[in-house]
Amino acid sequence: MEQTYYEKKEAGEAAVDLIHNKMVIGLGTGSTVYHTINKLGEKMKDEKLDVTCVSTSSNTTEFAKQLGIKLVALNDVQDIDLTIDGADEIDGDFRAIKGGGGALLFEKIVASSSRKVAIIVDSTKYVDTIGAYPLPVEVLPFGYKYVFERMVREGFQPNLRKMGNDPFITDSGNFILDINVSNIIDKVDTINLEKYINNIPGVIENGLFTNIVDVIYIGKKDGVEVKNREKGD
Ligand SMILES: O=C(CO)[C@H](O)[C@H](O)COP(=O)(O)O
Repeated sequence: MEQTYYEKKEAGEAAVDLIHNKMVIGLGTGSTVYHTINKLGEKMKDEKLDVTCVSTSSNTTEFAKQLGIKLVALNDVQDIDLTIDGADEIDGDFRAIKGGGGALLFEKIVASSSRKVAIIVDSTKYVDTIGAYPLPVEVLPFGYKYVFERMVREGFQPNLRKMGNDPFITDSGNFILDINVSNIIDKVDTINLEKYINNIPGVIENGLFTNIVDVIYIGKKDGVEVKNREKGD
């Protein structure tokens, strides 16, 4: 089994231990959460576990439905007990870059609605400082060129994400600009950067998750390391 696959599987499955009967669970998106969803499906059958889930993407919805997992719309729950999701990068300050799979908008809304957020990653994604991975920014197709040009002027070196020859379209019908924040991430307050980008007219959301993550599960070759955020951080 390839090392990264193995680490994703270990981390994704380990986080299922956080799920208990009657909980409302936010299900993230991607190849790591795939293992969480799969394991949850098994646990629901084996332990007659009764949980309700909120999905963050059409892909997750499709997979969860195949396993018979009960899904409801976010608007139909009071709040979410726990969300489990992957990330493209995360660091020791519990700052993450998400959206490599294009689901960052729903992921951030669901994570923000959750009492607890667990991020599951393989060991390559746990880094000293986030920023090497391009930051996904979801933009409205209307006037996206304005945002693009502004990003160019401000040195963010944007790339319009493509699917073949066409722009990649998110589940909300928007485009994604992948921008470079590697030069500035150490020089700015990332909470302010997250807000600054979202304040540009036409930007819907960006993949910086600066103040949301509570616990990180890191899959490693010799097991899973769990890092809990200190209260008050
Ligand atoms: O943010 C995401 C999707 O929008 C994913 O969580 C992120 O891209 C990690 O994906 P994977 O688990 O497949 O490596």
